[in-house]
Amino acid sequence: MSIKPKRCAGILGAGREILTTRQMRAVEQAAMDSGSVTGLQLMERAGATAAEQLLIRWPALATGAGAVLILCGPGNNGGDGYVVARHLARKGCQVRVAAMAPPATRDARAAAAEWTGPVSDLAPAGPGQPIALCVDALFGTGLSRALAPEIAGLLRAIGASGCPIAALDMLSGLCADSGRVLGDQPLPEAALTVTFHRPKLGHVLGDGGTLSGRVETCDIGLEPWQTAAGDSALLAGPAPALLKRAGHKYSHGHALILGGGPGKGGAARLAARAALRAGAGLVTLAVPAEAMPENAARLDAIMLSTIDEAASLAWLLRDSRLNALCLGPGLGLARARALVPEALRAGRPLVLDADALSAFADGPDVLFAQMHRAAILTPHEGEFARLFPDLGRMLRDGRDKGPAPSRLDAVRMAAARAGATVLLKGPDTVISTAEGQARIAAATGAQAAPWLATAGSGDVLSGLITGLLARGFAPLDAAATGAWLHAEAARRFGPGLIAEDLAETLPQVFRSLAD
Ligand SMILES: NC(=O)C1=CN([C@@H]2O[C@H](COP(=O)(O)OP(=O)(O)OC[C@H]3O[C@@H](n4cnc5c(N)ncnc54)[C@H](O)[C@@H]3O)[C@@H](O)[C@H]2O)[C@@H](O)CC1
Ligand SMILES: Nc1ncnc2c1ncn2[C@@H]1O[C@H](COP(=O)(O)OP(=O)(O)O)[C@@H](O)[C@H]1O
Ligand SMILES: [K+]
Repeated sequence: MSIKPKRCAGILGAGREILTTRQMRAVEQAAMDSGSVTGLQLMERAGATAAEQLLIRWPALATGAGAVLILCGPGNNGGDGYVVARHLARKGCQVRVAAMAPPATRDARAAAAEWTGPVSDLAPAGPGQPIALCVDALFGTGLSRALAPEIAGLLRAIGASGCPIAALDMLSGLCADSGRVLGDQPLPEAALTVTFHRPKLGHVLGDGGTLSGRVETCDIGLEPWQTAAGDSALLAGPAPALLKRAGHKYSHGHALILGGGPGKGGAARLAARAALRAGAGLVTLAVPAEAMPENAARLDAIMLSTIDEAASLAWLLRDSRLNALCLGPGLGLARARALVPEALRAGRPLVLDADALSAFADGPDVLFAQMHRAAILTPHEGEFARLFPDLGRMLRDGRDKGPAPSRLDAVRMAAARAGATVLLKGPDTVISTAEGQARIAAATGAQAAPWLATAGSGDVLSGLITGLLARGFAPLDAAATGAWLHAEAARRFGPGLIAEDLAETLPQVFRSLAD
């Protein structure tokens, strides 16, 4: 079968699906079972496209200026390494191959047999043998336990020498399903990870988000068999519905943000402004009477209303045009305990964040018993561990063997328990409905947005999601699109970002979507 030119496209590759190792194996197996392609042909495509990517990123290698050291493991990841070695050598690169063990699979043996150059034992490069690039082909999706200390030590020494590391499929030592480093040996950061067909969860979750470096997802001809993966988590991204179509302000919804007492209003104002910038037709901030003067002095387009107690919220909610609520930012714990049950009783789409979650940390089941499917909980890691202590522990412990439990596993279990959509914040924001439909908003690798780690940015996220709920987005779409918008605004604004800048950067993001 002829090998067609490969397409590689950043982390997104051909689609937004992000796969588990089991799904990836199912796709490969379906392809091989069809008789259209063999495992060895897939390995050839993977190695050839990876070699192309390496030369795109490090073109000087082809002049033979510096050596490429390829570390090969015993499995098919090592097999890919031998294919890369052959292709790079053919392009004029100085290639050295070091194997940690002989190839142990049929395909890896066949690929190794095609490499006619020498193969040395695994050992750090000695003095006088400068290495321009290290290709890590030790382990990929088959990693099942922690790296031996000497292997992790070798990778660290290579990283510390300043030599870039390019990982084939996964940086060795990372669990491809959770992105967690198995065991307790630190790993160096890869400059580039070349993966095949679709990104894996381990490229964006946990440590993998940082350690994978830039992720290039390359086509190896498996598209016809993608359906064998079944339902997948999707990477969050821009949604066509973000752009406003014709209509009056009420056709874009009316968001109600519940705020707290005097001197504590900043968080709710940030959320309210974000809801308005996200495109809600109207936004009302409802605060206790004593907080009215402070808020009136600081708001223009956002309307103000007084809500002192649950009864006044019930009264306000007689207006059915108030179609999305946000409770939590700056709300205060006592006010949250009083207002959250009333808000949930209304059955309308709503976001519960910050104080609305902490207020129920002692008895989360009481909260879950009142939940409905249009509710979204947006905890950060601390709030998550208070609401779901066992899942918090699961994420802290249990990374000795693969697949290690992931943030996605945890958020799926949390959403099922809560009976609502749950969004767990972080550079790798993970979102699941109660039924397990999942999205990941990755602000990692080439999509990193580290300036989001700033006070109040979580309040802005709550507001964005509420604004999208008001516009009629379904809870999962509102949460995923809101998280993407949040990170995209941060990426556009860049260094120096503070929470106030996020909503003000949204017009730029929307304009770029319209272009
Ligand atoms: N299956 C296929 O058709 C394709 C697979 N490809 C490559 O194959 C890789 C998966 O190959 P494999 O399933 O063979 O798995 P790996 O090559 O990732 O490694 C599996 C081997 O390593 C051993 N092992 C696991 N953890 C270890 C540890 N900590 N220390 C020592 N040994 C350990 C396992 O017992 C097994 O022998 C992918 O990541 C990808 O690079 C690509 O060639 C594309 C096609
Ligand atoms: N390093 C990071 N990279 C990307 N996003 C981040 C990072 N750190 C925090 N965030 C995002 O910033 C927001 C912080 O929210 P939160 O912890 O609730 O803060 P606050 O309570 O101060 O608003 C979340 O949306 C989180 O996903
Ligand atoms: K690897």
